Amino acid sequence: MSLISSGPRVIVALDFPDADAALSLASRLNPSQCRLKVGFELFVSAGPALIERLHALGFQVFLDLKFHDIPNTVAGACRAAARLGVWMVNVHASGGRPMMETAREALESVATSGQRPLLIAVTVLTSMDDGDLAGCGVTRTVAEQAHYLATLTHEAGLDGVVCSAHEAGAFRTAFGERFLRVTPGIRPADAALGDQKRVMTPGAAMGLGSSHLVIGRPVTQAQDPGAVLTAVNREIADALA
Ligand SMILES: O=c1ccn([C@@H]2O[C@H](COP(=O)(O)O)[C@@H](O)[C@H]2O)c(=O)[nH]1
Repeated sequence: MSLISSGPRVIVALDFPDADAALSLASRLNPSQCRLKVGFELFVSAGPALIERLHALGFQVFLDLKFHDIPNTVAGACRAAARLGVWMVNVHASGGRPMMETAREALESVATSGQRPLLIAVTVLTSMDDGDLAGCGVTRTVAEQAHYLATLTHEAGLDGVVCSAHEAGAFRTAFGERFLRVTPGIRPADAALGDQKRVMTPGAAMGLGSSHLVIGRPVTQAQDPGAVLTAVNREIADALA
């Protein structure tokens, strides 16, 4: 199965309250520019029907529901996601290696013609720094904890991780190019950080080792989302040249 190399590197986070708002933004974008990410707020509000409508517009969809539960429950959720035909789905690596292995096996069991959603795992949220981790009782630094969880993810046979761009280069070196580094916390130079703490510009992130960039508010709240995406894609092309 072809895992990564083709298709846009940018994944736009559709963090909207309902289907109408999400479809309005999607209609202003082009599937050649980006993939789309559907998270908790939108999926709880709009459900599987929205995924079908985004597919009908030609977009590949990352279903970002960050499953974190016992292995049997997560495996069932992954099978349900596969039935929606999404491009990518994710779990929390802190759910443990047995849970991640069970999730991977569940997806492999429903693969048709070798096709299944990519399965990646969240390491340390990009909204967290060392102090936030300590507040959760984790005594490792963000870099150490993210590396520990990425190692578990790799051992479990998943396709990659969600991490910040700050860790992406180390993970590419440790686990190889085919192990995806999907990085939120991406901010064009003049953009507001909001609640993100481990941030990087699109060009710097691709230069340092991200495989895909997740960008939400800098695109979705822009006057001209298409123009922002065009600029981001140009920055990515320059970084990869
Ligand atoms: O560590 C993580 C994991 C997921 N996210 C998600 O990415 C987008 C980022 O949106 P912005 O508006 O660009 O901040 C959002 O949907 C998060 O749920 C993350 O930010 N960090």
